[in-house]
Amino acid sequence: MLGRINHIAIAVSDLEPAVKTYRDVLGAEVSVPLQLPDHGVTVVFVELANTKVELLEPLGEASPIRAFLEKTPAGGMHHICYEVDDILAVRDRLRATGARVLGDGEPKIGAHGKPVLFLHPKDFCGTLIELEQV
Ligand SMILES: CC[C@@H](C(=O)O)C(=O)SCCNC(=O)CCNC(=O)[C@H](O)C(C)(C)COP(=O)(O)OP(=O)(O)OC[C@H]1O[C@@H](n2cnc3c(N)ncnc32)[C@H](O)[C@@H]1OP(=O)(O)O
Ligand SMILES: [Co+2]
Repeated sequence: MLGRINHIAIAVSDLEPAVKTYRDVLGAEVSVPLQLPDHGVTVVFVELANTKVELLEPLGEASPIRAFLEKTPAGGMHHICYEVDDILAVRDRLRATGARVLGDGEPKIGAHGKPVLFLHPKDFCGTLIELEQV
């Protein structure tokens, strides 16, 4: 069901020092910030040879990463994104096992312009999972 790891996301309260850490300390290539009001986040991508790291900062009061950052103010790993071929087929197969698909269960367009869905962390070893159709 799962393809490649598309990205690993790290939530931070302030994007600027996080960008400096990845760009200036770790020497990585970092994209320009992109605001995604539909997702309640501002995002940059750290481009690596085999995958990407997504740095997320809350955007708006209802941001889904605010509660996470209240518990982990220094920031932390927020989710892992797996690529899938057919997101609706995977959603329906997972739902049939009892797994909780977050939101209204309909894919939204994610940071790469592709459909994405999130799965509840309590159903997947304590890790929030994002699925992205490629
Ligand atoms: C950039 C766009 C896009 C992309 O294309 O890549 C993105 O990545 S957007 C990223 C942000 N969007 C989301 O995270 C959407 C999905 N998330 C949610 O719907 C919610 O955040 C949530 C996962 C359902 C949690 O929300 P909520 O129930 O309101 O928070 P709680 O604090 O009550 O959490 C309940 C329970 O789950 C634990 N938890 C929460 N978040 C995580 C997490 N990221 N990883 C692991 N565990 C998590 C939380 O600790 C609570 O546990 P208990 O305290 O034991 O009850
Ligand atoms: Co993501």
